[in-house]
Amino acid sequence: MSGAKSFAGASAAVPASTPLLDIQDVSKGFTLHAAGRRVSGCEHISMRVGHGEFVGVTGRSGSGKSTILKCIYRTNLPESGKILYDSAAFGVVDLATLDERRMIYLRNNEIGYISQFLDCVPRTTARQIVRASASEAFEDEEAIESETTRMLEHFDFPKNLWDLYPNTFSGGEKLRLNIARAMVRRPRFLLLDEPTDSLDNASKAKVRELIEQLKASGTTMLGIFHDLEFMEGVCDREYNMQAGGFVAGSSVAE
Ligand SMILES: Nc1ncnc2c1ncn2[C@@H]1O[C@H](COP(=O)(O)OP(=O)(O)OP(=O)(O)O)[C@@H](O)[C@H]1O
Repeated sequence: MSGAKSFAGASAAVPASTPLLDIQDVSKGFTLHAAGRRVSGCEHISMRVGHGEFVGVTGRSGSGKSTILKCIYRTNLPESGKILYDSAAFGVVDLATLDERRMIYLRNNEIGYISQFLDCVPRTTARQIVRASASEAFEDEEAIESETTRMLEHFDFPKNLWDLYPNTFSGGEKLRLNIARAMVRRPRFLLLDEPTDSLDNASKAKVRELIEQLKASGTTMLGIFHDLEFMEGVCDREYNMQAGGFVAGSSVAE
């Protein structure tokens, strides 16, 4: 990508058969100090996701769907197991133990995370939010500016909202801004944490369209959707947390 930042010391390519993500027996629990007890987040999760695949994660509420996604993005630190990720910059790395500097590089350049919530600095306009994200991935000002504009236009973000603060935006507008912010870095691997939950059917259809576009462009995705029927035809396989394995779809990476 033009003007994109690169990481010194990028390492060798790996065979095409290597899955993009290979989660091996990952567990994560939480200690609730005030209550003096432990809560299980997710237990013994193993799954592989092939390059370009879209895997849907299902399971009852509290079964650990968000916990495993956060372990991959490393906002949760796994307690045991490995999360092998076939990165473009460093080859295969274990996200469970990767040093912070390279983890931040991967978040800025390779792995995106989209939820239904828009976390941002107060009094920052929609344009500034996307621009700040672009500046993590691109070096020259021209590329930052043009990619910001391109993404806001691409995701149909209404022009009259570009220079407003997002606190008054609708759920669909916030989500589109969230997606534009994540996508401006052109991640090769996207984690989707229930992004469509608060949306009406028209906005959901728009998200599905975006996901279809991303899939066609080769982006690998792992997503939690409560309404998996809605994702039918886009989702290649379904991993169910209670079953502890894939329950639908053909195996690409196994
Ligand atoms: N930061 C945390 N501190 C303490 N407990 C947590 C934390 N994050 C998750 N948990 C607990 O871990 C378990 C799994 O939570 P998680 O959010 O992963 O479930 P989920 O399958 O995504 O649920 P839902 O579909 O309702 O969003 C729950 O019992 C939850 O209370």
